[in-house]
Amino acid sequence: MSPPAPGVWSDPLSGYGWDDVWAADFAPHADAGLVPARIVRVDRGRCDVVTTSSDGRVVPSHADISRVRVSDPMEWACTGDWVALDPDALAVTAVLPRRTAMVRSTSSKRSEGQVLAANVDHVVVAVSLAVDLDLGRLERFLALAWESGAQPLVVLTKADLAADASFLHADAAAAAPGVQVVTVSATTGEGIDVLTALVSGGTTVLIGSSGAGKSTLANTLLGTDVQEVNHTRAVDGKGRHTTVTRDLLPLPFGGVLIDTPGLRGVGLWDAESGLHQVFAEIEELARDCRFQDCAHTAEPGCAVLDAVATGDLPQRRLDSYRKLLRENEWIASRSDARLRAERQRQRKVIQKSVRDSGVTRRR
Ligand SMILES: Nc1nc2c(ncn2[C@@H]2O[C@H](COP(=O)(O)OP(=O)(O)OP(=O)(O)O)[C@@H](O)[C@H]2O)c(=O)[nH]1
Ligand SMILES: [Zn+2]
Repeated sequence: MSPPAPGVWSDPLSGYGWDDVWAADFAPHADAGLVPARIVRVDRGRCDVVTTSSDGRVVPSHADISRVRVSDPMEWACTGDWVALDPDALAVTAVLPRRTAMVRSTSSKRSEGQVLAANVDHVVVAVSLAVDLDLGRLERFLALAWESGAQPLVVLTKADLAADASFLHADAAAAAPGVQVVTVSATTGEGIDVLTALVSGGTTVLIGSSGAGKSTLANTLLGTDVQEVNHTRAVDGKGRHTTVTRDLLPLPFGGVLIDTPGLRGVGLWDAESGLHQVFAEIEELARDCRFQDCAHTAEPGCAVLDAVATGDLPQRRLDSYRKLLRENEWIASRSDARLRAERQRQRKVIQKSVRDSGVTRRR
């Protein structure tokens, strides 16, 4: 990172996304003698953070997060969170309210949400042009991206391997209303400048199918310099710190890239409002249906079916919309069922303890 121009005030953490709004949120913590830090990685009760040293440099640190441990996994501190750090105790004492959150369902027995990355501005959905375009899968990734609260961005990769990139671009754009679609090639450098400009300044995550070219994109965006910086940061004032993580790294042109394991191919998790955004044009059409609760299957006066009949709305879009809504409902009902089962289990425990105490009394 280049130093700020003389005379121009710049917070050292601005390269990590710190801004005046965060500073305002942080004010009470600053008054309490705490310093701001951003979580780079969480690992079993501790986290790697970036923070500022007393002489105003950005430094890595390792902090305890047990004080901010809560029962709801959605509230657990995660990569991308801005936190208040007690610099003497090296402990996180508060997590600033998140602007956005990428959530996935946990793979544990209990179906719950878990935040994988917080305070993300751009979600790049990487799609390879070297294989057949799977628009349904793109729509699923987009639902997840919208659901986070961040702005999705579709990046069509490996343009050098596609004969008809412009047709594919049009197909992808039709499946992504309100989303910019950029065609890139890491091999030829095509589109990289456009992508760089779009993600500069904010926090970006990359998602997409395996082999879509995410690692290659990450390397291209980060440049070798930054990765070397990351390797040399292995020593900090507190001793040798051997973990070299790529989880959250500053981009050379401003902004931050979060590349957390497990985040890249996340499944749908209760993304109903995200789905409404992915299929915004269908929602728009539905306002003109005669019946407010129109299911767009065979109802008279259905504006959605009319649009399919005239060719304005591809049948594939409607089918995909229905399929993803059904899938989402299933996930939602499954999580409710798990919650119900959990409550029932707790009730049984309570009933048993009541019974047991009753037995004790009768003795
Ligand atoms: N020709 C060409 N190949 C590319 C391009 N970008 C990536 N690749 C190749 O595509 C393959 C997959 O790329 P990765 O970057 O590993 O894909 P990924 O999305 O990170 O894959 P996962 O780690 O499995 O999630 C690699 O062999 C890359 O070299 C490109 O622009 N052009
Ligand atoms: Zn309808």
